[in-house]
Amino acid sequence: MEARPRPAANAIKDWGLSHRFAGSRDRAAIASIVYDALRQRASIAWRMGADTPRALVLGALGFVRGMAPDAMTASFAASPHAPDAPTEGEAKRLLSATLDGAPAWVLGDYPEWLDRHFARVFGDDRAAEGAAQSERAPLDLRANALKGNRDKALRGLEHLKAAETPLSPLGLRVPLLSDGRGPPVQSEPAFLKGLVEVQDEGSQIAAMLATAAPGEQVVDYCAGAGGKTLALAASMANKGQIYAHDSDIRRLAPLHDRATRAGVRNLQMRAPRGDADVMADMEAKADLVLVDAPCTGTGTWRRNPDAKWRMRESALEQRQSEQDAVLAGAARLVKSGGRLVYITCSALAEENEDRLEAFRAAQPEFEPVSPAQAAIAAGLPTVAQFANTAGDAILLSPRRSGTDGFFISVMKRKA
Ligand SMILES: C[S@@+](CC[C@H](N)C(=O)[O-])C[C@H]1O[C@@H](n2cnc3c(N)ncnc32)[C@H](O)[C@@H]1O
Repeated sequence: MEARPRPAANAIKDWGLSHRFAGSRDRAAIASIVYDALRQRASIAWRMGADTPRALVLGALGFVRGMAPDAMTASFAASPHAPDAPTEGEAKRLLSATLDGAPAWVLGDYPEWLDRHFARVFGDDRAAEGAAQSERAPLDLRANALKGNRDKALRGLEHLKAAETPLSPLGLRVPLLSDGRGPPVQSEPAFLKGLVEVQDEGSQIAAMLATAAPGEQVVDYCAGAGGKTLALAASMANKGQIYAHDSDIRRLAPLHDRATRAGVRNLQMRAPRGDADVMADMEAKADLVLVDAPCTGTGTWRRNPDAKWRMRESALEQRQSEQDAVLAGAARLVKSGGRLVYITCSALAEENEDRLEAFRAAQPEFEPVSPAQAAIAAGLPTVAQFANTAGDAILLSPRRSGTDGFFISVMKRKA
């Protein structure tokens, strides 16, 4: 990854292809160590006194997994392809190095340049917020109301020890396997029959706050593969119409099969066709427009730990102009009295509060719905506690809500 910047998944796949002695279980185990190392890269490097691949791997085994240097020596001796045993100096660091005196970005395991951005949102909590973002993510599912309910889904997944999630009344959480990976739920009958979808609890909450209701005209303006489309559709009980729109037709492709499996029958998909305005017919017609905006994804670092180290300041700037564009494009579809819900999976104020400030200055007919009101309307009263500092939106994070990071603002167009 250092030699040639690219997503971790690609680098790991390439490594597997060129190291055929490693079987599929070995490759999976190695991938899991790589992800653990990337999640806590800065704090491991601080304690190991080096940022080399070897230091990071030994540190991941020692600090993340609690493996003692002696155990490493014994384990490494058992294979001709293993690394050399920890040296005396490495063993000493593994046993006694601390994070004393480390700055917030090391304690929180995020790039140094982002420190001032996180300070703006989280203040003195930023190291703890970052540390929570550096843990492994749970595997969350959403029970699909079109095919059953959560109790039925829990029974179908009892053998995986699925349990209720704390916040979403539709959520199930499946324990990870010992190597940090989730069990293959996509092969489970409950999944194949459409009883459950894979969806982080934070994403479920974001969709629920939009309160899509049976009979409404709903637009999911940045639908992508449709994670939120399916959640919105389930709460509409196949009554009314939901439009899944995306500027990139390829992103929508998986939604065809997903919607069929989920039993969704009121969905239309819309992607650009030449210069045509494919949403023109919905102008000022939608009861609800959801904008799940393209963003830096800082809220999903538990799942994509390589992304945090690859993120560049220029990407943050580029996302902001995209966010302004999607908000403007989506807002014109909202009918008077209708709702506009702006969502990002990032905590950064540049992508959230700042974008809404600019939007509302240009379009004052949109008023924020308070987090308390939005949470009650969605039947999620406890979610109101996650209001942002300004008190006009909801901010979820692994530390605040035990979910992926999400920013959610519900707005209403004046009647
Ligand atoms: C955060 S992702 C959507 C994830 C999806 N809603 C889900 O829950 O699975 C953002 C999406 O916005 C799309 N996008 C970017 N610019 C857009 C634009 N101008 N109009 C519509 N969609 C856009 C991207 O192609 C991407 O699929």
